[in-house]
Amino acid sequence: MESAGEVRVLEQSRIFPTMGSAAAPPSLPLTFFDVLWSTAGPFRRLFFYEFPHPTAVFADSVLPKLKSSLSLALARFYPLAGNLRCSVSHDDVSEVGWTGGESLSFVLAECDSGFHELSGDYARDVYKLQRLAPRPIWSGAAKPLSAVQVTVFPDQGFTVGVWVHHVACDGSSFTRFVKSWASACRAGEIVEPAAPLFDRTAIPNPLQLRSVNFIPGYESSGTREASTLASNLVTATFALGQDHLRRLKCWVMAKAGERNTTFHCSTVVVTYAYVWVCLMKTLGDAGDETAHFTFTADARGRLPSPVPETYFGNCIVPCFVEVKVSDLVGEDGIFAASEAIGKAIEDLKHGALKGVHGMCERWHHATQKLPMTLAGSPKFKVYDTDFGWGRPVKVEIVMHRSRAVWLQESRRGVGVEIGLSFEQHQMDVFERHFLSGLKLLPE
Ligand SMILES: CC(C)(COP(=O)(O)OP(=O)(O)OC[C@H]1O[C@@H](n2cnc3c(N)ncnc32)[C@H](O)[C@@H]1OP(=O)(O)O)[C@@H](O)C(=O)NCCC(=O)NCCSC(=O)CC(=O)O
Repeated sequence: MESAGEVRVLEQSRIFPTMGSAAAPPSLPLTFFDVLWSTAGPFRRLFFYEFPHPTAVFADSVLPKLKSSLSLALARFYPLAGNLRCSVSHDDVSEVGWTGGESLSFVLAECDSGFHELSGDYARDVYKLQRLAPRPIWSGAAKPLSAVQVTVFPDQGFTVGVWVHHVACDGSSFTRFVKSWASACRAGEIVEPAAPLFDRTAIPNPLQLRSVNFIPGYESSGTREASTLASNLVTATFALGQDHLRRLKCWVMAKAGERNTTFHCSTVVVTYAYVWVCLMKTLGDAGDETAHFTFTADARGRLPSPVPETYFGNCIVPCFVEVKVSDLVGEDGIFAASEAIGKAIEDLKHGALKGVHGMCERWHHATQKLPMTLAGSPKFKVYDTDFGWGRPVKVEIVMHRSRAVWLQESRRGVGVEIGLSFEQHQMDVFERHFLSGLKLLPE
């Protein structure tokens, strides 16, 4: 297979929201959740589409539609065309918004070879994927909230790379934005999903967080990735199919029965558990240590006054799981991990803000312990993102750190896809554990 070539920038432009003569909508003050997630930095997804035509055909037939539909989508998701700033009247309040003159950076690039290599599942250099995503830099007052890079692979395909800073929104809002853009490109107008809701009145602020100015690390979060183009990591995608998931769930539920314990054993629970066990076996940490895992839960339906799925912004909470390494790597490790994760999810029944007062400290503590972290969700249905040239052949979250795992639905039917990054020699070990563990699952 041809290896990936150089990426050349062909054009840099700015996309303005299609607002007509309407006045700029008001800026949005940051909520408790936005401030909380501001240090998480940007996240970037790459959507790969097959398109077996030359760049000139792409530039004539695809590019104008991609740009005009992005402009329509930005009119709906207007904060993403703007910047993060401190309020002029209250310097203890940060806002995201669009002032009327701001626009989104849109880069068109070209890469002669490597579409099939880069959209594969096996280990690929992280830096080769990073070159397909934009890398805007926060500097002074300019703190853009999103950016787009489209890269054409002549006669092979193209990628749509979207960068969004976490201070603006979470993965659920992000995927709704990209799907609105895709539907406008496909149909000429936004046909799905429903319009975003910006009303922040139902979002509580239990810790009275209003400004990023008090959050250590937020300023560097906008530039962190630009300066860390990973050089030695590879990223690979693994799949759990319907039958693997069924066998995992049966095995875990049988163990739960033996031990007289109950928890909901969902696809997510067994997937997180299985990957965590393989990751811990790969790292080979000491058995008497505690392993940490942090995942996120959507808080929209779990607040005292639930907010609709269409709410735009951050509305997610971190959930913390701890299990002894010796239990994870032991014979019943998948059960031990599933039980701890399942119980953490059950705890959410008491509301997403239970334990909120210790949340920041706990998060800080877990971060020091190098937890496995989890991004994405099978619920986002990223493979339904069709700009008019078919479903993506691959969707990827670009991760530049090991122990950072992403999860999404399978593009091949029922099941899930998992992505993670490691140095090549560790990836080989992880792959061995992942594949051999599946063979050992009882029928
Ligand atoms: C806390 C959870 C992870 C727990 O997930 P679970 O699947 O165990 O539990 P659940 O109650 O949500 O679902 C229980 C069962 O119902 C099914 N189910 C529930 N809602 C569904 C829906 N809308 N569509 C299809 N299936 C659904 C689940 O698949 C599962 O069945 P089955 O057993 O068949 O599976 C989840 O509820 C959640 O909040 N997910 C969203 C996390 C999130 O937003 N992550 C992104 C963070 S931002 C980020 O990371 C950046 C980025 O993404 O780019």
